[in-house]
Amino acid sequence: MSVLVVVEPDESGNGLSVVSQETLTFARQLPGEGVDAVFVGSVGDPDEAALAQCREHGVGTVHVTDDARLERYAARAWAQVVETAAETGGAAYLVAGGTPRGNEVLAHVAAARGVPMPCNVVAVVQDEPLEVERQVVGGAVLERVALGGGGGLAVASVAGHAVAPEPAGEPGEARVERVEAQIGDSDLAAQVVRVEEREGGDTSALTGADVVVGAGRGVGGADQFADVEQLASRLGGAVGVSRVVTSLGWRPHHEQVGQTGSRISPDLYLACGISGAIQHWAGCSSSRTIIAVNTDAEAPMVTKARYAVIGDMHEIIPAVLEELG
Ligand SMILES: Cc1cc2nc3c(=O)[nH]c(=O)nc-3n(C[C@H](O)[C@H](O)[C@H](O)COP(=O)(O)OP(=O)(O)OC[C@H]3O[C@@H](n4cnc5c(N)ncnc54)[C@H](O)[C@@H]3O)c2cc1C
Repeated sequence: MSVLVVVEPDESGNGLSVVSQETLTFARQLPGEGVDAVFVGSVGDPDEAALAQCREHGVGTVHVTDDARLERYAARAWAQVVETAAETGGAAYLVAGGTPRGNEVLAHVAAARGVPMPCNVVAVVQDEPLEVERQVVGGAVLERVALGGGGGLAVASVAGHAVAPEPAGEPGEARVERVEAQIGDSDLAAQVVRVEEREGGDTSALTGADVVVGAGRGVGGADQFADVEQLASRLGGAVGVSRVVTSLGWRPHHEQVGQTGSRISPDLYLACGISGAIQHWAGCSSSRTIIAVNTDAEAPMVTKARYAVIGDMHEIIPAVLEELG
């Protein structure tokens, strides 16, 4: 019995998405005789970069579809492909990245099989019986749940940035196998019909940054970001902001961190003048180290951060810049 992972191509069209690589890394912690993948979001053979990544991640079989109708997103039809791959490959576990699409496709499979589906899993905490930890309440609470054990297929999605992608100790063969799924018209009733370019900026600089300098209402105004930008640039990082800052029109939405913004997981998050509301925390809690800069020693961001500096950010940031030279 294997672990089947739903993988998607990267937006660039080359290789697997980062979330897919994270999910493959997570999947290797689950019990089973190896990891297989089912490739959705692309029709026909995966590109060479994607296959190389599958091999690196120890994937035995890569299930693909040749059905051209599945090029565009259709949750139920994609779920049919995933379910058929799970059946033919004899999967005991089925996991996907906890993206909107990953969760929707898995929910269709779980509903069809009549099994529960924990979302946003972050870690395996116990092997026998298998228990996993998952994020709830926007990441503010961790909940421990049993996974599998009922004899059927166990289904779960993995929270983004919960696991850093790492190659397997032993590479896999990544043999390509065709999935013959029965797709009816009703499976294609809800399908993406048109894709438009995003307006108003790119979030990749923020989500991929190793260092993020965050700024909240405490920055004081739209014209007060010079020191924040200077520090971000000096540290080779990006600027991230709270929702108050975007709502006030001080900065564009693509810089927002949080539940309704981007999720970040940099090595360092320097959160300046940000109170650390639960919705903001949902987007930054997986940062490796958080340093809060705040005038209020009781602010949630200060009490949750690994380190905190209590004071005016417009005095502290220039002092840090001076120290860095
Ligand atoms: C459905 C929903 C979704 C949401 N999604 C998001 C989201 O995605 N992201 C998000 O950020 N928020 C989100 N929010 C809003 C969230 O609840 C908070 O209102 C918001 O995060 C607060 O922003 P802030 O920390 O910048 O402002 P405030 O809460 O006003 O905090 C400002 C902080 O700056 C400090 N400060 C003031 N002056 C200085 C100074 N000179 N130097 C240093 N510190 C100073 C203060 O002590 C305070 O801690 C959401 C809310 C809802 C209801």
